[in-house]
Amino acid sequence: MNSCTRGPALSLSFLHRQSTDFSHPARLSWPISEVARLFTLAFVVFAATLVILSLPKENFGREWEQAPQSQEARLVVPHKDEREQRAKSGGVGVQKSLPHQPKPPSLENPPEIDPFDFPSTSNRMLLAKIHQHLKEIDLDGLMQKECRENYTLATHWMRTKQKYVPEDDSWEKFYATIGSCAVYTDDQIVQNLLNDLNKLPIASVHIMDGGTQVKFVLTFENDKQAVFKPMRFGRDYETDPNHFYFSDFERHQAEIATFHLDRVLGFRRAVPTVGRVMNMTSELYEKAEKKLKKTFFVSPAKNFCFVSRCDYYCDTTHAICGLPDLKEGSVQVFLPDETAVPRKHNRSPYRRTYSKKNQVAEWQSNMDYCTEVKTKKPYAHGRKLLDLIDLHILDYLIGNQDRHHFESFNVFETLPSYAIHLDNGRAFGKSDFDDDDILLPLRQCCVIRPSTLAKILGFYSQPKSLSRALHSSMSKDPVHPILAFKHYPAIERRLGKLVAYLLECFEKVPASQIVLPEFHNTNVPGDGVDEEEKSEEDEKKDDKKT
Ligand SMILES: Nc1ncnc2c1ncn2[C@@H]1O[C@H](COP(=O)(O)OP(=O)(O)OP(=O)(O)O)[C@@H](O)[C@H]1O
Ligand SMILES: [Mn+2]
Repeated sequence: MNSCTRGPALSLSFLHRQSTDFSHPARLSWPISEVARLFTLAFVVFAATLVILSLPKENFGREWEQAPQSQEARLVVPHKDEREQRAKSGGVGVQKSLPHQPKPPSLENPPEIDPFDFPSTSNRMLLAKIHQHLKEIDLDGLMQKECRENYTLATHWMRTKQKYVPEDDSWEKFYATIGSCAVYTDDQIVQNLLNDLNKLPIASVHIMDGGTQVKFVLTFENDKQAVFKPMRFGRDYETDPNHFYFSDFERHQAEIATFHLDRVLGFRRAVPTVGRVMNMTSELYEKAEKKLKKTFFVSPAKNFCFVSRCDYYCDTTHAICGLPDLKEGSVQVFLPDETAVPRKHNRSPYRRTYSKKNQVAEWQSNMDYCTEVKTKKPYAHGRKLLDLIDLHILDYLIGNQDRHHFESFNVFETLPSYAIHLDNGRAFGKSDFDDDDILLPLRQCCVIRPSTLAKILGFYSQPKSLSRALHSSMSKDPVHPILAFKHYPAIERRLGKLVAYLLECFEKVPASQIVLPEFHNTNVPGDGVDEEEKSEEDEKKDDKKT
């Protein structure tokens, strides 16, 4: 009632004041009419700003529709049962919320189902055709030539610098045995390290700088460190189809599972990672640095939660909560300090656009793209092109679309450095989607390392399938089951497609030019082990996610 009467009264008095002002001499009335004009102008500017602000959204919609799209766009079409559900609810449909954060699955009773209850995808004909192409190829002989010089960091430093590397705990033993061709070779050393990462008391917890999503640096009582990525969702969680690969939530279980799959495939270039159930109070809150501690709170459901600080999803609506006081996560050993063991950060030539508006990078539309890559200095000679193919084979199997960079140790001077399979947190997000673009490096370059080919064909021909080998490796992790079982048929299905793509190469190119222990482009002089150097500025520009 009051507001109704006050509203018109105010506007009337405004008009009245204006008209009264006009009757005054110009000298007196001018400033007030100017105020009115300014007010009108401000109103027009404000209205225009509102209109302009609303424009980009519409443009974005239009651009998205008109822009060339990746095959993934098709994924957003709703499933049949979803369409039926929508029809039932008057066409509106259910707005799905983020799923609740579950208890650590390892604390529940294991499911009584057979994880391998799905049909085999192995195709004998396909396999026979590939073996036919490989008749003249001495796979074992070629494998011997893959790693020219194979030694550990400790041996290398002793030999070249008379420098002694301590081996007093499992971290130091792991660092000392970092190899010139693989991150690790000794399974016992890795197992001891994983046990320690899972059990050793934690001395302090810090927010980790770098990267986009929440992660902590754990410092143990022996002063050694690890990267902790907390669990957000249950094992079943599937990536929101409206999220881009660069805005997808990270999954701690993807880090653990990829470490195992990398090892099962014989790469041994992923960083040892284990699951651990942490006590929110005694292991995280009480050990947290001040700026992290400040972000802890008790939720209305009486669970202890934290927000932390990072670029993506570090806010109250995306808080990470215990149930009530336990939080599972992945614990990954910290690579040795870069001042002692420097690393190179290489930008991938097969990097996606990281743009909301353009989803198709050059390599996704130009099938001759690899011809260009093969002439680039770092890829023209040596192991780097084969490393890139290995990495994409791994990424295809795990469904990781987020491989923008790869790092390599820059410590074995004259020896070529290999790509470390680091940062796999966005894998295993879509169990019913195979992004065949991830395999474009293999399909375009048609080269593969003999040991990788042997592993792939071995698993494809069974008797022990890839998913069974992965399952038994992951069963040793304290927080197993690591993956929802729906990912097992997905891995087998992708393996089948991978073998089919390999056959396409064998039907185009002689096997002797495909299966290579090292790649050498005879049209490019030299066999330098130079790495692609990028200025800091280029890196920053490239990394900008729009
Ligand atoms: N185990 C580790 N040891 C040492 N450094 C690490 C380790 N894991 C990650 N880093 C460093 O931190 C950086 C960010 O980590 P990571 O890539 O996992 O985070 P992210 O949030 O996924 O980042 P982005 O969104 O940029 O991919 C890495 O590029 C790497 O340099
Ligand atoms: Mn990442």
